[in-house]
Amino acid sequence: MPFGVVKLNDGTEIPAIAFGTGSALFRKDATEYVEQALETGFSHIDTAAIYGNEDTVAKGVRESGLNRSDLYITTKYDGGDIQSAVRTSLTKLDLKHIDLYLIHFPRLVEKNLETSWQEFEKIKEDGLAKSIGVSNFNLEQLQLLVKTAKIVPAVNQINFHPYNYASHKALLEYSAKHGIITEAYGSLTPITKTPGGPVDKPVAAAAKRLGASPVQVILKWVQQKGVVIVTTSSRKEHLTEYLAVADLPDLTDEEIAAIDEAGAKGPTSPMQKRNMAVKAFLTFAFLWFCFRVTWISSRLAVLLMSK
Ligand SMILES: NC(=O)c1ccc[n+]([C@@H]2O[C@H](COP(=O)([O-])OP(=O)(O)OC[C@H]3O[C@@H](n4cnc5c(N)ncnc54)[C@H](O)[C@@H]3O)[C@@H](O)[C@H]2O)c1
Ligand SMILES: OCCc1c[nH]c2ccccc12
Repeated sequence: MPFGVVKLNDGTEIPAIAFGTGSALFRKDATEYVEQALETGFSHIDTAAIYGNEDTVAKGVRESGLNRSDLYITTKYDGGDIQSAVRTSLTKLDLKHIDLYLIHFPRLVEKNLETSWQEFEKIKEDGLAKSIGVSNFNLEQLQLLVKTAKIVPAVNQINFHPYNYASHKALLEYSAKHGIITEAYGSLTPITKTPGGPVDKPVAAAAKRLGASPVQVILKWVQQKGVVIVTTSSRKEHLTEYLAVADLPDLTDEEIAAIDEAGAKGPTSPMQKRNMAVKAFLTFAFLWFCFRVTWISSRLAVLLMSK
């Protein structure tokens, strides 16, 4: 089963999973990785002007042989004159239109948020981008933008995973109320950056029930939050693993609640991990000491009794 699409507030549809070119592919030739992602079944590519690879993203797309209508390309504004920036991205991407154009960071527009967004609205009205949105906007920044926007952003792309879900709840609720779809990068943080935390246990339990991997359970959790996944890998087997999430049965309400609850506790810090290791060592040493004392006493008792 292919990954589905999510409807945006402007009537267009966005593929529910994207292949990102911003991490290991930053300022690198993305050609073969984009081609591999498209070959494996991704149809949505996420890039940005600052990633310095829009031209090789285009090369990968060309070499895939896919039709433009079967592809969804997101790129991001990273500063400078907005109309020039979108045209530069279109040239590098070798496209007539971008599917989704995002403001990469709020700081890029905070001095003139209202007029910057008007420039984005013009980009959509001129057909240079089908959809427009933002990235890394917090609740306050999004509220400020929506207050004066003629076109409500279609998307907010944020760092989103079980360990920051609780702190993002108000932002997610506000976004849902305004039909703003959340996109998640960094979803695999509990596995890649902060393993060994409270989320591991409920994720492993769900993975066991489903015969899935922990990576797949976390991506399923993201999907069931109604959030579009932006992930990446240079390895084909990872890409296949990500896409197979579409075939997994849903996590139960209880499994989701258990991940939410564990996530709200936050990841285990290196200091907490060290303390846990010291505690485990001391417990082991104490038990070993007790065992030796008991053993020596029993040997002595046997010796004394045999005399
Ligand atoms: N808008 C933004 O500010 C912003 C910021 C960061 C990333 N992004 C976008 O999101 C994309 C994905 O970002 P991400 O790297 O945070 O995604 P992610 O959290 O999904 O992590 C992907 C990484 O997980 C690794 N991985 C997969 N399976 C693994 C396993 N079993 N064990 C260990 N590691 C495993 C992959 O090799 C890959 O490096 C980027 O390429 C970029 O396009 C956007
Ligand atoms: O999308 C943000 C991710 C990212 C990867 N490399 C960068 C360099 C500068 C700014 C952002 C990024």
